[in-house]
Amino acid sequence: MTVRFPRVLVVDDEADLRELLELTLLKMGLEVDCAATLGEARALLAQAGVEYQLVLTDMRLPDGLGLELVREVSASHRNTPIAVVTAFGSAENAVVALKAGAFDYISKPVALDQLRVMVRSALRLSSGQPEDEAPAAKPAASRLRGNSAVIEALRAQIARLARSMAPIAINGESGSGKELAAREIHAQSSRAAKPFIAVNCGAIPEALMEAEFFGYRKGAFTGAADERDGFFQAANGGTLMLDEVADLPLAMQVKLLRAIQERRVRKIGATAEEPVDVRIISATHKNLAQCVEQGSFRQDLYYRLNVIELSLPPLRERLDDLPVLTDGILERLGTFESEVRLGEGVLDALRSYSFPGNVRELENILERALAFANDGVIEVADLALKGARMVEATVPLPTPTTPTPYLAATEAAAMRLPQTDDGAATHSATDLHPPSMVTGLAAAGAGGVLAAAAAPLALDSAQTAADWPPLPQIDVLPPNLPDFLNRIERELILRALAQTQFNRTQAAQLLGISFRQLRYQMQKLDIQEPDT
Ligand SMILES: Nc1ncnc2c1ncn2[C@@H]1O[C@H](COP(=O)(O)OP(=O)(O)OP(=O)(O)O)[C@@H](O)[C@H]1O
Repeated sequence: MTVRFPRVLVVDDEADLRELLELTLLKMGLEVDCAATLGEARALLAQAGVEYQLVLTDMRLPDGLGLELVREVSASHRNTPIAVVTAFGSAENAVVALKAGAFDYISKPVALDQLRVMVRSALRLSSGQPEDEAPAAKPAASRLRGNSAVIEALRAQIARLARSMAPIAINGESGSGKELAAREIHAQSSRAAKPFIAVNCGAIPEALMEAEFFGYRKGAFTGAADERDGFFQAANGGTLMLDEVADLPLAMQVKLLRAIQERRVRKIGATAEEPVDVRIISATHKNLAQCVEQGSFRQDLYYRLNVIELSLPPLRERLDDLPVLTDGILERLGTFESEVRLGEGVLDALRSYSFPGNVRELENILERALAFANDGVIEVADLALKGARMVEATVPLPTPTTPTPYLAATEAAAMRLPQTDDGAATHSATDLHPPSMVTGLAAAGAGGVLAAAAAPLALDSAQTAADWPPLPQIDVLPPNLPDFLNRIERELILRALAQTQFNRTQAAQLLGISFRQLRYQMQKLDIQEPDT
């Protein structure tokens, strides 16, 4: 029996580079064919009985553009990943090639370590099996539930996108499933056996960002007692999701762009860079193009991240999915002995609701409703939909030194820790840093809280600070400002939670912050949901 090694086609008119690529691939144990022109490449691709596991092409060839080959191979050799070699600094070419269907790119001068990483990843793709892994089990059913046409189309798009390295920008309202979609892309990709790391860019204090993303060496700054990896190293070989990417400060955007372009990062305090192989997926509920226009987001980073766009529709535009979504949630809420059901008219009542917090809000509503339900049957009244839509804030702000009875009760109650969605890792500053450092800096970043403290909870976000009521009278200066501010912040968050019966989606809306920011602050301030 003849053993067949994976076969690669190298297309380049520069003899030196072609030879370097060929030698490197041969050393990896691959069979290699070479072509110097588009015509030669086409002839080799057309050979009967020959299938390439990877095509690697230069962009400029004597008889045309490598881009043509990208289009042809993507259209007629669907199982053959094609990657392009781009000129140094030509970010534009790379983006164009990825949009045209290339699975990845590598820039000149070709770094051999990066080339090997890319080739291995391509081979995993064409064999349909993660490297170093036992044959993958049959892919699990999609986590994205729904039968509407728009969700079916989304699932098909995800299946296609999972086969490439192209950066994806996911947009959609809060709670519409952006992170779930990102996880799905990762799970269906050749990177599935490697980590998926979701980072909430809006929740990391600016002073910690570089350390969080790139890591640091021991002694790099006060408090750096040990060497730590950053998010990039943690996601190596896998996928890094930049959630709420619009919230990245401009200075960090520059560093991130560099890391994405170079595929290398440098830990704080290190002299050398290290290569990282990470697929980037970004998400935001903001209009990123508008952020670019307004100058709060760099155009070059936008261009880099936004190679392929994926849009998550709001739940109110796909209400046909309600039955299957509620079934899934009820299944999760029920136990072996006691199943949870919907009473008569409940689906209709849900259908008439607008779900500003989308699927997450649906989950919250059903979870809360179950607490009021008899024998596991949720009735229309249990949904409290009317209350959920009304946002009122008439309770006066207590003085910061006297906790409200609710606060005391909450503190005393047996608590349940806030969960990450899906039970999976959503990393925050506290994962990688000594708590003291995180707390101190995070508290220092809470400067806006005092001003917010004076505002009614349901303040129209369009109002400016000048329209807000005056700050509360504080006669004695607090001996520890960060602790004092934390206390006020905690009080306000608890108040918003109390008003919304602990519906975190609505509480976040009341406070004008994202769900994830609220969840982060709740963890930081140790606010836990009372047992129901
Ligand atoms: N199509 C879906 N099928 C099943 N569950 C879903 C679906 N869409 C969203 N969810 C669930 O809704 C919740 C919110 O989803 P997710 O965290 O992915 O939203 P998001 O858009 O990333 O939110 P945010 O904007 O706050 O970051 C999760 O528990 C997720 O599992």
